[in-house]
Amino acid sequence: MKVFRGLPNAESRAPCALTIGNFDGVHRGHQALLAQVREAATRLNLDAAVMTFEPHPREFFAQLAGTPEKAPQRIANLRDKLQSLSNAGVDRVIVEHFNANFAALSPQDFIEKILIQGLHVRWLLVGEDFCFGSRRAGNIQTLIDAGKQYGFEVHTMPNVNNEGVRISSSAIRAALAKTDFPHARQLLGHSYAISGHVVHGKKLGRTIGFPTLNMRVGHKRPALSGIFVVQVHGLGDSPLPAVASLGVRPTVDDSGRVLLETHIFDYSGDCYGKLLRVEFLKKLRDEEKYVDLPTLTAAIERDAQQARAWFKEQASFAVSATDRI
Ligand SMILES: Cc1cc2nc3c(=O)[nH]c(=O)nc-3n(C[C@H](O)[C@H](O)[C@H](O)COP(=O)(O)O)c2cc1C
Ligand SMILES: Nc1ncnc2c1ncn2[C@@H]1O[C@H](COP(=O)(O)OP(=O)(O)OP(=O)(O)O)[C@@H](O)[C@H]1O
Repeated sequence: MKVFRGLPNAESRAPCALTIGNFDGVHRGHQALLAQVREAATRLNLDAAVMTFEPHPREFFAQLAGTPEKAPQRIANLRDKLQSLSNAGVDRVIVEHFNANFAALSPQDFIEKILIQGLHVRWLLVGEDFCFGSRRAGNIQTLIDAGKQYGFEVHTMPNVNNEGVRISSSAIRAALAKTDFPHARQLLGHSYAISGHVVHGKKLGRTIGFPTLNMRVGHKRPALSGIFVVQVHGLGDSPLPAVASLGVRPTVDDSGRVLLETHIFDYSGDCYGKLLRVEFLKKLRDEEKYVDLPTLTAAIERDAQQARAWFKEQASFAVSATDRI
């Protein structure tokens, strides 16, 4: 899969079957839509292409209004989004920088400059509620009219529902806010996880008996925060049980930068630079600002005990379920 920051250069503008959206989380609704794009691209001998935005448009408008706290919380970082799009068979992703110039494009300019000249669209699939262009003035009918004029097909995607409710990134954010991981999993089609490269931290963890592998989250408002039971994928054949903190670490850091820190039980390998995936299983508590390191260490000890107990309980459930077979 090729990834373009902004419109592709002239020689990379192969005609495409396209869809457009934020694709935060690449949930089951997105996956169904992407499968149709893939199918049309193969049938019509086109590239399967996705145009997505960074930052999220609502994040841009929240910043502009001076209310960054109103930006949507992010389910996935860009790496995870691109990985999911690649898994769905997408050939090309255009990551469009959503800024004031882009937001000001009229529907007509969006069609001519982006869809026609920039992307050579031949087949387009969008959701039934799709609006675009300055003040969201363009809609499906605008696209259908433009398709007749410029020669591209326009299709709409019927809603994909879960138990009668449309699956959406917002619904997943709400499930994660309640740390309802089973519901998030149902909507996503897979369990909730964050992946990233392991980076160097303050190296304080090892001095308090809890070495952690640190990953940058890549955005300021993750859909989750707190202390969690997790398992880590990417260090061998099976996932490793662990406990993790996702947040700003108010006791030891005042930069406001969000980090995912994971302590893997009974593990002492070197993980720096590795690409790992941390899967969230259960929330233990919110992050706290402790008065000193010994108090923080005592809290982490309690977290680790609870997480170990949780894994033990799951294992005994699994054994008793096997006994019943
Ligand atoms: C299970 C767990 C719980 C944690 N809870 C908190 C917390 O409530 N407040 C906080 O400021 N930091 C918390 N942390 C983060 C620690 O401050 C951090 O891991 C420690 O300072 C080591 O940082 P380092 O990896 O950069 O050396 C937690 C870390 C873990 C692994
Ligand atoms: N459940 C769904 N069924 C069908 N199409 C969907 C579904 N959810 C999203 N889409 C379509 O996928 C494309 C990308 O969606 P996008 O990520 O922008 O919205 P979303 O998932 O509804 O998120 P949000 O809740 O943040 O609005 C859009 O064309 C959208 O209409």
